[in-house]
Amino acid sequence: MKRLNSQLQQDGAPLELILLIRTILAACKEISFRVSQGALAGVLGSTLSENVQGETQKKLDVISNQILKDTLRESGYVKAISSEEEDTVVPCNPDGNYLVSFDPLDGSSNTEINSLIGTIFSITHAPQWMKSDDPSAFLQPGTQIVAAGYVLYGPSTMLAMTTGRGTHLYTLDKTHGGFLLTQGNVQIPEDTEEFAINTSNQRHWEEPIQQYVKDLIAGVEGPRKKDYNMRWVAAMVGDIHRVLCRGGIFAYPFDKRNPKMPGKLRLLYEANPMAFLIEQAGGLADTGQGRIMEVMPEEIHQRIPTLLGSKNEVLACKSYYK
Ligand SMILES: O=P(O)(O)OC[C@H]1O[C@](O)(COP(=O)(O)O)[C@@H](O)[C@@H]1O
Ligand SMILES: [Mg+2]
Ligand SMILES: [Mg+2]
Repeated sequence: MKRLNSQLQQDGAPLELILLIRTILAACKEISFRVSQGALAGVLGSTLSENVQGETQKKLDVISNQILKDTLRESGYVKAISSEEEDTVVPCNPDGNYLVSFDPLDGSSNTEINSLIGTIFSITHAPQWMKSDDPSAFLQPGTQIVAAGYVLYGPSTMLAMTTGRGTHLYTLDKTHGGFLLTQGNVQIPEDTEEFAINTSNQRHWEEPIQQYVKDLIAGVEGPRKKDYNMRWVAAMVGDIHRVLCRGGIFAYPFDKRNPKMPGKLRLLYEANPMAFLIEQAGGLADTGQGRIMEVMPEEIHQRIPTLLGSKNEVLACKSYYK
């Protein structure tokens, strides 16, 4: 089986980028080990603190963030990082050539139930003019991302990665510690009968998504003329992994409750890296109003509505917004 390095070289990734990706994955292997120890290591449950977004931090959120932060700061490749668990950007090496944004532990409410969780990351070039503590350099649209991926801590630890030459899936071989290519050039089926959305928020949605979901649930008797099934992992990494493996649509739409929070997911370290992976696998990633990867971020923790997945299903959903 092909090793990660060979695939990255074949995809034309420059050496320094390969070394940075390997650095991130070294941290993820450590997180994978910590996560797998669970209750044995006393790492489950919440801390007494909240992150800048007002969410209670789980112990594993803090541990995973610290592992990634320390590893990236020591690497020398990175000028600064932005993380879900950091209030603002964290300066690293002033001469580093890259910026990394990450969600150190996605779906962390799943930690206590031993269910799917993961790490999401994206990498862009660091502009020469940038001071290493300057958040404005992170405000680049997703089209500027040079590499993105997630590591899923499930029954197997898996990596989904793209450097813009297709999306590839790797599995961590724990017998020797390397990520091996287990599915190259993933292609998401264009059509699907599966959707993922948190319907408990339905009364807060806007009219177009209300109508779209109503029509899905109407099944063969409704305007879509087929029966749909529903899945919800409550961890974006789990839901997107399923979409990459067998198609589907994953939506976290605009929510009328709080106009300052247009959707739950964060653009820089959740929506954009997943959008890149989905597009590189032949799917679509949209807000309902346009392509996610073309949105110009206004702040590092910005939230955004998301519709991701099988091409024809995302187009069908989008048509309700017209
Ligand atoms: O089930 P809910 O509460 O609607 O939210 C689920 C969503 O929230 C998230 O867990 C947010 O991620 P974090 O755990 O990193 O905060 C997504 O992964 C997931 O899609
Ligand atoms: Mg998350
Ligand atoms: Mg998180």
